[in-house]
Amino acid sequence: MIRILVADAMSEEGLAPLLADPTIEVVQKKVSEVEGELDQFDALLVRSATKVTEQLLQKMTNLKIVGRAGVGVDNIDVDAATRYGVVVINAPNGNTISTAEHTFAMMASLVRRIPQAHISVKSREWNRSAFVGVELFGKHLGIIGFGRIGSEVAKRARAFGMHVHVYDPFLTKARAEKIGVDVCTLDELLAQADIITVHTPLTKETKGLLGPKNLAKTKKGVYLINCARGGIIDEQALIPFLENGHVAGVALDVFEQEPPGDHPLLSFDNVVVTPHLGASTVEAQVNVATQVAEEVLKFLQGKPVTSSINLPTLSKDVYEKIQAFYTLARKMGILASQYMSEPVQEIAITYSGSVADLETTFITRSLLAGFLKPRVASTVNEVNAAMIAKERGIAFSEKFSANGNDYNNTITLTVYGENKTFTMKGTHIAHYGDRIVHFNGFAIDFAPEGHLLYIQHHDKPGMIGKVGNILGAHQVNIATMQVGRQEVGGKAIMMLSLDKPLDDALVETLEQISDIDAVKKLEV
Ligand SMILES: NC(=O)c1ccc[n+]([C@@H]2O[C@H](COP(=O)([O-])OP(=O)(O)OC[C@H]3O[C@@H](n4cnc5c(N)ncnc54)[C@H](O)[C@@H]3O)[C@@H](O)[C@H]2O)c1
Ligand SMILES: O=C(O)[C@H](O)COP(=O)(O)O
Repeated sequence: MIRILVADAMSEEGLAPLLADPTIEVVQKKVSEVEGELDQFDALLVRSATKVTEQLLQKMTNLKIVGRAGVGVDNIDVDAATRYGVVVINAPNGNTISTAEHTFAMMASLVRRIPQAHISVKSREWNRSAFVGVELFGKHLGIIGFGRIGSEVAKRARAFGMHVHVYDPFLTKARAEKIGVDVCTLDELLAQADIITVHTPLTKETKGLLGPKNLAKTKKGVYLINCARGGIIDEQALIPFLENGHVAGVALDVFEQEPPGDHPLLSFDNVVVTPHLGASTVEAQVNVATQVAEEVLKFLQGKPVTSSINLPTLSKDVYEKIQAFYTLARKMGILASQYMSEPVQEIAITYSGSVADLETTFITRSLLAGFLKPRVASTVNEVNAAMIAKERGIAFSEKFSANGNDYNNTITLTVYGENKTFTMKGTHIAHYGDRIVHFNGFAIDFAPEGHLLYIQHHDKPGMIGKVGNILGAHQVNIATMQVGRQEVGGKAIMMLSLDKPLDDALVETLEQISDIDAVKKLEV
């Protein structure tokens, strides 16, 4: 039974695909309520409230995926999740419109002083002259961060007859022209805007972006809005600008600390606040919960996910094309790791023929994961394989060749160890399966599956019989046997597929046979 912990409040309608699956148990509780059983969950679904820290990940030893029903993953230690091999996904589009609309609601509230007027009327006052606002029409709106939400805000601002100025260092000219906005520098935006709204993620670069220096560059009487992340506008820095009237008003949906407690900003009449409500609409919550539930379900069924933060994302179409090579590469990694039972410095992979045209990042990661699995104690998978290889000082490289070396496709793997170099070549043949067609310098043809026994020997009559007799005497049945040699009477190999794993004692017996140079058990 798959167990999923839903640790923050989420739409039941959105979770329906998980709730309806009889193979899945969904537990809707806070982390603190299931402390004793944290090691039993396969997936964790959160919004922004639950902090997915390294300590929590350490306790959730069976965790495979964290799903964030929303955009921002700043409450998740993604680096730690990557190290532990846990996939992190989010739902990037589901709450875009709601947050853009909330930004507009905040903007209107700010310039028309709606919250203040509301409180006044509720207090049985009727003071019309105290709440004179300003129009949005004709005003200059500065948008910092022009991604999904920023661009939806721009569309709405144009409908209100505003002039839109955008600062986003990662925005391409072509996209800006297509949307028809004035792209400017940060200084230009600060100097021109009557209202500034921020829509960036919280990063090292954006933390305190609107701090004392940049606030001083804004127009006197500017309005500021933050519906993105607390800290992009420096809360402490705002105070003197509000006190001296340089900033006419601020609307905050997000705070550096949530909840903000008894924050000095809350005492200002012209500071309008909401408790992180940007995504809090029925529609957005159904959208994000549905997106994340569907993605988690796909992932748990072994299908590709499309919105991963720490995995390369694959379309269904690409996934179907690479799936066979992904499996072949995994098996090749496992075989090579067992054969090269020594420290390894470098892994070189060459994709030849049809596989060279595919998206190989996943295939390479699969091979690395197969190689590293027997060597590391922790979970290793496509998420963390490249990182673990680097940590262990194992370099890896990919090369591509149009020529499939007599096959439609081949993956050639060369492993450079401290004392020896090992090469293997595999191919995937449609309707036939995976084959290893070159192993350790010998042309051969075997399926990389099950209990394999590799024997290197001298090419002499009677060798196969000797091996067969010993195995037979110990009730070990040989399912298949492939042989390869470099030249008549020279070095040769046998690759046997057995019906059961071999005892180490029997391996030692086989090693004693004269003219046998090496015996290796290989398990795939
Ligand atoms: N209040 C809420 O409830 C709520 C809801 C959804 C999203 N959010 C937050 O809103 C923000 C925007 O979300 P989105 O979905 O539009 O993200 P997005 O990734 O689509 O857009 C972010 C934009 O910021 C730009 N950017 C990055 N660094 C920048 C910098 N230093 N200066 C200027 N621009 C920079 C990027 O190029 C990108 O275009 C995020 O912080 C997200 O967490 C808040
Ligand atoms: O990043 C987001 O998606 C928003 O901040 C929404 O957060 P929430 O899911 O906690 O409302």
